[in-house]
Amino acid sequence: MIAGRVLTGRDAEAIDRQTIAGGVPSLVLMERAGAGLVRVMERKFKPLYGKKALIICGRGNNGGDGLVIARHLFLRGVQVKSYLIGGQEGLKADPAANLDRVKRMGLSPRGIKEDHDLQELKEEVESVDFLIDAIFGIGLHDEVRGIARKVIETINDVVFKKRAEPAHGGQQSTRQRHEPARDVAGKPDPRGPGYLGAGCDGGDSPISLSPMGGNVRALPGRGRSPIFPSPVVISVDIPSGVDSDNGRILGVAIKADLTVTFVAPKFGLLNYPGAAHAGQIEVVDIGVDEALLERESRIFVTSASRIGESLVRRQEDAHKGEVGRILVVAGSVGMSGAAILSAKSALVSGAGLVYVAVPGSVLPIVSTALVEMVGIPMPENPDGSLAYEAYYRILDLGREVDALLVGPGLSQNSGTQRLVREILLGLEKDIVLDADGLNALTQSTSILKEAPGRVIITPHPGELSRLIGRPVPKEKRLEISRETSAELGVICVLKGARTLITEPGGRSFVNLTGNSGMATAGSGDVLAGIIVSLIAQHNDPFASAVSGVYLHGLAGDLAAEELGARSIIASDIIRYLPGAFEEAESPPGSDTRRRVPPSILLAGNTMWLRQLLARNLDA
Ligand SMILES: NC(=O)C1=CN([C@@H]2O[C@H](COP(=O)(O)OP(=O)(O)OC[C@H]3O[C@@H](n4cnc5c(N)ncnc54)[C@H](O)[C@@H]3O)[C@@H](O)[C@H]2O)[C@@H](O)CC1
Ligand SMILES: [K+]
Repeated sequence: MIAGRVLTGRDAEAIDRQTIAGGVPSLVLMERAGAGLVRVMERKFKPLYGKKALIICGRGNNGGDGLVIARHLFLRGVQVKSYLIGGQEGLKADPAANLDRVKRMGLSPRGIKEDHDLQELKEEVESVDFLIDAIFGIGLHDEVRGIARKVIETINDVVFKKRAEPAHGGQQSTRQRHEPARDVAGKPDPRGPGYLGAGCDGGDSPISLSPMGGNVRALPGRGRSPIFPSPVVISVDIPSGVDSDNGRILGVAIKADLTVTFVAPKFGLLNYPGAAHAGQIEVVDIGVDEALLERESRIFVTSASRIGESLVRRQEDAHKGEVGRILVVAGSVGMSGAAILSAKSALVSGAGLVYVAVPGSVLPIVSTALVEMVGIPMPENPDGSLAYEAYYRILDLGREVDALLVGPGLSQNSGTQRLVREILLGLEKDIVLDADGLNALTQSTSILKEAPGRVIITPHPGELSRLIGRPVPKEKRLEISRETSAELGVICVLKGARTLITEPGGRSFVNLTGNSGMATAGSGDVLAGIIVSLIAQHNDPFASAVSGVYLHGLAGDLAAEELGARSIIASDIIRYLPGAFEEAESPPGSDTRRRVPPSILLAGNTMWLRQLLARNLDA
């Protein structure tokens, strides 16, 4: 399975270095980057002529990109002003070369060195249409220091206040006060003044806004172009202050409406909290070799078309025993719902037969709620949890099925935990281990290494932290998932906003579907049910985990569209699963595939990256 690639900042640096070593001058890459960003602006906000742009440049190559942008915008009739943090002296070679070129065009940037320079900046920010953030790119990994920090704070503050003013856009630029934004045909925008990009975005349509869409607003209805409030804050490569490796906020970071990133999206743009600063993301190809990208990157984004392709079609003459048999080991008194939700989502995801092994006293509840499953009553402990004595029954049943799900609602009874460990050691099967299944291993993760079958763990950060005995902060999720997966030899599905799916020693996928409404009780049980169901039908646990996470998020997105994110409950996710499958399985461009979850788009020519990502992101 290949799909759109994602880079850490360090991967991107390595690619830049090798591209330059391979004979492409760094100045050429800088030129392509800056020119590419302006092409994106032209497509989204045309006509650019007569608009006002303010470009804030840092002292590294990101600032050099900003100077290239100044030149290209000027040539398109934009009124350009630029600032250079720290002044014009002592720049590195490439930004210095571009400084010379803008100066020859009469566009010399002003220096920002002291606090008193900030007042002028403030006034400028208030009156422009575009604010281009070229302060820091992928070269920043430490807390932002000095005047740069104050510049970022000033920009965020002025933009925030301006937008908080009445009639959105509040105090508009002179042009806007007299002239409403116009669409591509030159017609006044029906949304009135104060918005940019409205209706200008035909090439990108349909776009849906991902939750990372910061300040960008969408019109009601699916597939409409987003509209951008004024000034549009556009970040070059990554919002300054976000660590491109991991999405950490380095003290302070620009809040962008649009990030135009080069080569491939940086992981820091997709991972929270950085993701909340990115706005809409566009990728510009600057002509690096595809082989290089393949060599340097092991991170991908989930995408509808790949998911659709990887789902097995059912044969016309399928028999229920042939389309996936599953054993769910779940539930305890008071937690029967976990067993019901996971078994139901496994059935709705296409498994032919679902056996549910639950403590005997729980069975009546489970079988009343879900008549389609085959309930198996098991011996139980006095507290109503599954007793160790269930071991041989479960082993016998386990040998008959294609895959198992062990964990939802099992409780933390020590006998049940022993049962879980013995199941893992006793069956050479694909086993999805969730919730209390994971809690059973906190003192004995080595069992995962010894287990003869393939194990897929689906922890949320708290469960993973308990399992491995150390905290899992957001900025370390990728690193820790990779380590856990490699050390324990398991597929790790680390849940949360932008769930990560990692295979031992190999690829990681970042999932872009889903919304905050899915942080609701039982949502994880539903996910575990989908994944085990796909595994039973597929025999490819990694592809199943990736697809399962995508479909779960998509079902949640479909539910949120109709119910609102706040009101989603776990059973709604199951109700919207058929729609998610339908959308993933329908060919790109067909009516059923109306929704494009990630707002990552591509600019540039018909290059490999456009094809690759556009295909995979269906954008
Ligand atoms: N290397 C290349 O070949 C290319 C680089 N490009 C651009 O260059 C960017 C990377 O450039 P650089 O590696 O020069 O790095 P950046 O421009 O991202 O930032 C480095 C600069 O920031 C300052 N700085 C670093 N840490 C700081 C801190 N904690 N507080 C305050 N100031 C700090 C330093 O002055 C340093 O020169 C990319 O994001 C991209 O925009 C593009 O032009 C495409 C080609
Ligand atoms: K930037």
